[in-house]
Amino acid sequence: MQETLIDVVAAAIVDDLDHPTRLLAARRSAPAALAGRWEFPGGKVEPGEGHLAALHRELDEELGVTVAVGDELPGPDDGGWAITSKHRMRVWFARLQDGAPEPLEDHDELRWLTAAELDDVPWLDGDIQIVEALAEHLSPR
Ligand SMILES: Nc1nc2c([nH]c(=O)n2[C@H]2C[C@H](O)[C@@H](COP(=O)(O)OP(=O)(O)OP(=O)(O)O)O2)c(=O)[nH]1
Repeated sequence: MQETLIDVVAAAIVDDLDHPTRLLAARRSAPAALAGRWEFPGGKVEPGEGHLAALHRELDEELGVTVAVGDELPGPDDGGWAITSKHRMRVWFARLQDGAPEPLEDHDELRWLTAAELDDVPWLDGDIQIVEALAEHLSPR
């Protein structure tokens, strides 16, 4: 029997929505099994919550920022990305609107990566396919 997948939302925060050249990656600090791996800031959608409302809430909690949300980066799994056997993640481009991002919760380091630097960090396994798709959207500087 197929169990329902848990909905996760995340942001590909870029320096510019029209001409992105850098992506903000976040290093997880917890849980232990995921600590040290890099990901897109975001998290689980709460019951009754809209996807974009969840995205704004997670970015406020995790990074202390508000963002302007751009296009979605559609994936092959019902429009999202099967990041684990239990989670499906939807990803939107976003740019910072208010606040300077800090690793307030769940992360211990943030890094802006150019297209050439995307492979410099150990992404979570499920994110590798997303990073590959994203690389095509980042322009060389
Ligand atoms: N946020 C996020 N989670 C990801 C990514 N890639 C990936 O495999 N995951 C996994 C890790 C977790 O198993 C799950 C999302 O959980 P989370 O821990 O970020 O969600 P949350 O902030 O709502 O966490 P919690 O307080 O409910 O534990 O998806 C990613 O790029 N961003």
